[in-house]
Amino acid sequence: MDPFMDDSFEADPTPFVERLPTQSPFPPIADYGFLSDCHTAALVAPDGTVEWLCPPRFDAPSVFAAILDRSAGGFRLGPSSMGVPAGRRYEPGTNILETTWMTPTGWLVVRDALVIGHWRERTQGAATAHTRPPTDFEAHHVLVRTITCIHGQAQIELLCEPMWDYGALPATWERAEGDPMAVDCTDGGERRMRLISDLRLGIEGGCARARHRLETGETRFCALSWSRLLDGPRSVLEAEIALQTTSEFWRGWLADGKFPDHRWRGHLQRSALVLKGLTYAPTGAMVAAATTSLPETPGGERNWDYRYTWMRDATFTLSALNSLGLNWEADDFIQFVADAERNADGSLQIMYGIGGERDLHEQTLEHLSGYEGARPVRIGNGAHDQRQNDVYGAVLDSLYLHTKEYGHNSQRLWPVIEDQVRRAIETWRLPDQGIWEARGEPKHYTSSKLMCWVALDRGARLASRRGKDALADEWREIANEIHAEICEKGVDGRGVFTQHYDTDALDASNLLMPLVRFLPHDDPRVRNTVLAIADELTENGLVLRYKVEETDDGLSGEEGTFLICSFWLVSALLEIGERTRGRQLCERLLSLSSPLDLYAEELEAATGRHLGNFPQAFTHLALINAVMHVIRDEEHAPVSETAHPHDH
Ligand SMILES: OC[C@H]1O[C@H](O[C@H]2O[C@H](CO)[C@@H](O)[C@H](O)[C@H]2O)[C@H](O)[C@@H](O)[C@@H]1O
Repeated sequence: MDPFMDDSFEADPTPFVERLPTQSPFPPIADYGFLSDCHTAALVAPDGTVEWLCPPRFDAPSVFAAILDRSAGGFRLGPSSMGVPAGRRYEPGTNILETTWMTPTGWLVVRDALVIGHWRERTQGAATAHTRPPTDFEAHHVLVRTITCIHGQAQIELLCEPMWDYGALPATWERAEGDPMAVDCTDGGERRMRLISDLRLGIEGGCARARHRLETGETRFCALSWSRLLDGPRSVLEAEIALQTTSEFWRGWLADGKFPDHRWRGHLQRSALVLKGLTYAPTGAMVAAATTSLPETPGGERNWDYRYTWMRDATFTLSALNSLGLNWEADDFIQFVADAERNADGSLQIMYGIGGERDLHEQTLEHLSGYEGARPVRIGNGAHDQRQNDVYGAVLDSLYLHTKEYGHNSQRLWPVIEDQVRRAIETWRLPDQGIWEARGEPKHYTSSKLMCWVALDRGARLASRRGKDALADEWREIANEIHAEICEKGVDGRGVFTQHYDTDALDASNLLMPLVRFLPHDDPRVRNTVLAIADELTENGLVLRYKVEETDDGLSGEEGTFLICSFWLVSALLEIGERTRGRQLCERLLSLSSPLDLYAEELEAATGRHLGNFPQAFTHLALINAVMHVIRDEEHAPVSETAHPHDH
């Protein structure tokens, strides 16, 4: 029987709207909306359920994790007995989500945000201690939701069912003392959140619940607070002011950027808002994605925790934001790098916790089913103590870019620079796990050597800027040596750069060759490599990192096409003069975005289905670079002048 035609259905409260038996109970990854307060993030399913939230910071244990297991907690606000909204969008220029509902009796609009308000000294607890100077705005550690009936009338429901510690521990609710508008949720110990609402809240076991018939023009609100004072708005007016201030924060931030007047500006702005939303304001760190263990293969084992700061991901992010004129994040992250505790040999770890933590040991959460059964669900990340020699180049490139653009030549950073260059010198000849963090035997990955060349090249430029000419010459000489070895050992018989020195297999990380200016864009080896990847390392025109059957990555199963690689291909095609092909690929990739213009890490090439953690910084930063490549190319020679498919 169709549950929506069944009169008895309304009387049977369920925490989440049921889907038909043939459908997955999980929404498609691409259907989630992303909220952020630059401390933590939330994912909201189309039916209005918050299915992912880790307060107070990105890497904390979740209280809502229905995205990883249908019984691991969620928080729904929406019409009763209806699961599919009429439309969803972000309020332009913000990370505030607006969902519109057309029920049989009336129209509703729900607004959701993690509130960013004016700085308030009294609510900042130790858990959010700032090492970066606070700005005028700060997370208020509260999720605010409003619901308005704009036409007719409709029955609405609120169902808040947290589960502490990634779904392991049911919540206990109790009335907040002396406060008829609030109920408190505890873990039976110290942890506590408060739900405040002008709806009449009832407690049903682990679930706080409310129902109400909303009339035309009427708005109600609810707020879930985990701030130190457990405070939040107390009225619709206060809730709307909180949303207004949040909107001012996002719009003010975006207004500092320089966005071309172009039909793809919306994609650039959404990507910038995602990247900003993945930054952790107190320290300047950035997470690679908001989630853990959304699968890279349906039902597979390639499930990782991305709620940490990879040097590589973060430094690539900075250059993407920089190309849009957004620079504060680079300043903050560079100070995070300077603060980061280095290994005994002076090297930076390849990744850190967002508070600078070094030990990110990996565990599996056996009690969770995983998204559509994809197990294990992991927290922590075993790659944290791997040797990945590209990291020196990634860091040096972004320090060089920052110094070049802003003339900063910070005394504080010079020891970091020297140490990273020295480590690149000491390790560039050694095999490593590579940019893709392969879990097989270490190899002489070509792209790792390439990034060591970047470390020495940028190091030499930085030394020169400091007047250290002898050191610059010494580093330049080693850069030349690395360059020569790559050109000798990293190229196959047909003049294509290979994955590592002992194979002819292709690897998409070699698309970085033209992007980091290793060789001129018209060098035949660069051209051959870009075209070989475009023709041979693609599925339906979208790029794989590598072929799993040719690569010892220590894992089983397939993986989808990697979106960062597909966007890199756009940039690389434009670099080698394949203008039409690059532009068409970019257009196609943009058409594959989620309904809210977000991207996961991978796409299943046959279906366009998004896979992997979500939203993913790698994809959004590469989108910015690719789109900017296309726009600059169009400015340089208008599209109408491009007569042939291959314009080189
Ligand atoms: O392929 C196996 C590895 O997959 C993850 O790494 C990927 O994500 C990182 C964060 O975005 C990125 O820096 C890296 O280049 C990607 O390959 C996972 O984090 C690893 O633990 C895993 O070995």
